[in-house]
Amino acid sequence: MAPNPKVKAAFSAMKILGISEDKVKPVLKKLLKVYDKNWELIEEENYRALIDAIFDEDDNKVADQKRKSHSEEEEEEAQTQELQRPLKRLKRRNQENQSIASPDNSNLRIGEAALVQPKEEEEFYPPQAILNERNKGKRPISNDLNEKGNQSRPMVASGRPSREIRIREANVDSGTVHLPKQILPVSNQLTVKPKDEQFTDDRLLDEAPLAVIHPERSQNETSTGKQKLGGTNADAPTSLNVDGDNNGAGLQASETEKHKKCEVADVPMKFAANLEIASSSLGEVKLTISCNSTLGRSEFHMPSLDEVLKMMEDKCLRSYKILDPNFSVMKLMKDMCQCFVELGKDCNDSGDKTIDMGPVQDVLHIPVMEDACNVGNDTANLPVPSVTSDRCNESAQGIEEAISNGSARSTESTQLAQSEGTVPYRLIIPHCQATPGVQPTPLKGDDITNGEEIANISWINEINNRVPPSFRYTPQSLVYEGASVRFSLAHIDNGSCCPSCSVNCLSSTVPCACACANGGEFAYTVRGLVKESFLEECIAMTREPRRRSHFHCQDCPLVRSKGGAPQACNGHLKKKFIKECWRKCGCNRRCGNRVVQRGISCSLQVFMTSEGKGWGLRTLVDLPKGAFVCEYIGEILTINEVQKRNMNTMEGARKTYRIFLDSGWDAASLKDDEALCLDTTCYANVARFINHRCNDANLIEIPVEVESPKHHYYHLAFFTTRKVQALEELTWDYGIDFEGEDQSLNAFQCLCGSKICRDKKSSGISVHILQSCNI
Ligand SMILES: C[S@@+](CC[C@H](N)C(=O)[O-])C[C@H]1O[C@@H](n2cnc3c(N)ncnc32)[C@H](O)[C@@H]1O
Repeated sequence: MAPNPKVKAAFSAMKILGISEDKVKPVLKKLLKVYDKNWELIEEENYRALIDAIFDEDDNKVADQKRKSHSEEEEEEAQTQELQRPLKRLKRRNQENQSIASPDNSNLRIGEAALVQPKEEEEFYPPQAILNERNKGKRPISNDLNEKGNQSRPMVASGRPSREIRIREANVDSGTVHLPKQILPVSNQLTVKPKDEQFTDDRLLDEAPLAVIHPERSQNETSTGKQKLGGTNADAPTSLNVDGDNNGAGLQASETEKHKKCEVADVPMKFAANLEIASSSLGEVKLTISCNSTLGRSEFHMPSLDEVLKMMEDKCLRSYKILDPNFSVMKLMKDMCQCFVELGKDCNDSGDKTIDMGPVQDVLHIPVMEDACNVGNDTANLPVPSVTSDRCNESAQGIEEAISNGSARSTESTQLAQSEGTVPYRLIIPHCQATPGVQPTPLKGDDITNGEEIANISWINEINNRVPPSFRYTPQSLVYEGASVRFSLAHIDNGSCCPSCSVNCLSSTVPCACACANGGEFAYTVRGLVKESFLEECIAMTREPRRRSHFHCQDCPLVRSKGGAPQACNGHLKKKFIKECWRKCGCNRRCGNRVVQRGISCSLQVFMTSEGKGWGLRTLVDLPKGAFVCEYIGEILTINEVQKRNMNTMEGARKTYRIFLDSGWDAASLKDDEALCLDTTCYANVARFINHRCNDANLIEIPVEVESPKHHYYHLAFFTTRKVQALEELTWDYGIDFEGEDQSLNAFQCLCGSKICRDKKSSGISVHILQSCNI
């Protein structure tokens, strides 16, 4: 019988990507079965489903092989199954009470318990969820970028491989293997028309999660939560049965002296673990999972929370097919507590509450501070609420004592956590509770990212009545017309990737090619922090004049664009690059050498500064030294485009924030389309709010190579230079020479407050630009 032409076409398309027929065949077979032979879905977006399924299969195989070769590990696996059941059960309960995700739920939001329906009997992917993903890709692509009518040319997405990037098409060019195209996330009207000539180029591969189910709150859940927490008898103890197996009868409510307003729903499970949710009328929520060790083996030892979380996350990624590399069980738990609090509030949104998550060991415990933090009705002159305010502290402490009854918390436990090498989290989140006599809260918003980031980033203004400036939030940089940002696996030679690695490069004893590119060892620790020595080197190269050195281009694109004489280059500060693993590497998406590409994972807030610097960015959690905070994201422009925009009077009148990507410029001549700049004026992420601080800023920007060994384009990532406490403003040194030639261009009167502030003038013209600020 003649081979099916569709099968043949699929084989050919995969062959172009270097995937053999043998590998394709079994996966295709399964896919046909799952899709009920609907070829349209398989062929769509140039066989995206097939490509993803093949990668997925590969990942599973590696994991399976590893598992099989270690029989001991199998046993541990069995134990984990036991540990995992309560969560599975919770999940099942969610799923029973809700319909499968609607196509509108396009963002992976862990806060919405983005668990994929497990198909334990079948290794393969749930077709419904894939369909949802597919449908997103089908949304119309338009050139509707224009917010104010001054940006009408098409752009394409660049850079960071992320969940939003879609594979579009595989193209063949002479001698080059082309990767499928990508398009922008389809959200918030920011849709992008692919430019043909740019899309004929190579594009990065997709890291999109194939399947995410966003459970909607079921009627049952919502009413249960509200009834219990927000009912008329506000002081009455509250409990919630979280078991899906009608074990409510087994609910044990405990009430002690200290526990006056707090009750625990202890839900015995049939298996080895119990799940408890405790809540009080004050809005505290505590989630406890306890395991029955008697069902375990006699040699049972208590694993560390980190170990359990890691194993659980691996399991979620593997078994539940959650493909978001940022997925974190801890976050899931926090979000669950958060949902509980939110479901329980039954008032107008009129109060900010401070919620202290405590150190990581106690992260599921959320005491809510009293209204003492929300004082005053004059929005032009509101005090900044602080977790260190006495009343707040007292309140938190009281609640803390009541709830945890002496469990490890507070400063000592935070210190303990730090000394033990765990990261303590103190999370301050808005909470609503109307209290008579307390005035409305400051201006605030839940999420400045419009759902574009995995975690919400709230904003708050307690100083005046300004709201944040209008700009389009984008979690990844956008390539503006003409900028040369093209990625191709064919351009990554074997010396620039580690194809023979597997799983996690950081656990290998022999440094791989990516480690070598970082100077023989990885830049990151296993905790995902930049290593002390690497970080100190980067800091010294930026801060210490004697350690600074510059590239002097023979033919500087900046000088060229201004029509200046060759040789007139002022020099570009040399920086150390971090090289992350990427698609051509053999490791998986959770490899420890992939940090920046996973995006923002800490809790941040945009706030109005009290010193007159305008908006700023702060952390809501304590951050250890070397932690990745965010990337500088914007439009990627050519220098020529920058010049054009500068000449445009309309543009000139706007505040413009630009940074040249010149850390990789060297003596070799750069073409015009390779001299690039990041412009955050119209499209940006939260980094656009980071203010400047002279010399001793708590962030440093480090260039990071992800997709391409060519350094004319790279990611610019911010890492902490020291431990940063919750609520501290995050700052970086723009590198402005306040006394020198930047004065006229970049000067604003510096209000950084640093003892070593470089701005010696007492008054300054406030020109809001960063352009020409060569970092
Ligand atoms: C990238 S933006 C930072 C966000 C900005 N504050 C806002 O409200 O959008 C840079 C601008 O912030 C202000 N700024 C940043 N750091 C400052 C500082 N140390 N002192 C005074 N103003 C500062 C200046 O107006 C500067 O042009």
